Amino acid sequence: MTAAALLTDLAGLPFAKGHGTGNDFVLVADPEARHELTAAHVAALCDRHQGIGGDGLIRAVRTRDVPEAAGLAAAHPEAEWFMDYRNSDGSIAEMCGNGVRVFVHFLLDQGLTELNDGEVLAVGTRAGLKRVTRSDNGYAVDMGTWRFTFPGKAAERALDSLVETGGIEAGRPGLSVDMGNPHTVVALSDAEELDRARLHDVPVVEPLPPHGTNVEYVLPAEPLVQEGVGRIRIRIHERGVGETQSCGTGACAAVVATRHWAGGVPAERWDVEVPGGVVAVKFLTGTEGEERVELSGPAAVVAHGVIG
Ligand SMILES: N[C@@H](CCC[C@H](N)C(=O)O)C(=O)O
Repeated sequence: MTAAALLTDLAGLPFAKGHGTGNDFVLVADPEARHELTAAHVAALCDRHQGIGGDGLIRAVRTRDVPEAAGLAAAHPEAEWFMDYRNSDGSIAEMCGNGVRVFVHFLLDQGLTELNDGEVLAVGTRAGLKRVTRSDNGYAVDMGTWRFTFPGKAAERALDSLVETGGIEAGRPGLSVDMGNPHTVVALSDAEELDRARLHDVPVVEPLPPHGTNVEYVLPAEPLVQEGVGRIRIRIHERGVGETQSCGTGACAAVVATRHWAGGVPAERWDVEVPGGVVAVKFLTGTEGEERVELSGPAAVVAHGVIG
């Protein structure tokens, strides 16, 4: 089926377009769970030349209507809405950090929920429950805990994979971090080298995490921490997408890896510069004493339309 035929199939479907620091999404409200979109439909909608264009598609559906989220719906009845996130190639990803903020902003835009200052909105995702609040820079999301993908190797050597990307001479060592979705982080020390990376090409990562990976190249600031704020700049290749202007889970993974390489860093907050803006990352302590990651940043809805 051609992109045109796929879009004709969806004629009459209302959508919005939004982004978080340039990570852009087609947004579809589906309160009655009537629009189960195929991978081909998602790819056609996200096509930047023949569709609406986006790094991914987010469908807002009630958690109780998502069969794979039955456990979450039972355990957390407060999570009325579920973020059904797909990459631009139609593949399903477990989690999208920028997407959660844009999702909440879209729910508010559509009048599907309310979120006053100081209140918490529970959102269902394939990586479990996420709690969202308003913050000075937009919205803050409790992203939960992180883990090393290859724990033994990471603890031993602080590096576990070899990553090859066009524009960067020779393979570079990387560290794989799971934020609910998979990431492999590579440190660079030269801004020109970071600018040269051809991140539309799929990087070759060996060993590859079991479900593929997103790759972040990180340039730490010098000094790394200034007045209690850690600073890094990153560029990203997203699994199922290509190079993006921002990646929220990628920003969290990049901070986790940078802090690990630096041997622990006393920063109250990390500012992560991405091509499309700045997001902030903090480490919090949960009720069981576990370390949790908070991601915050802006979210925008820029247009509304109807397919066809
Ligand atoms: N842009 C997102 C991540 C989206 C999913 C990713 N492409 C994957 O396949 O894991 C973010 O802001 O976290």
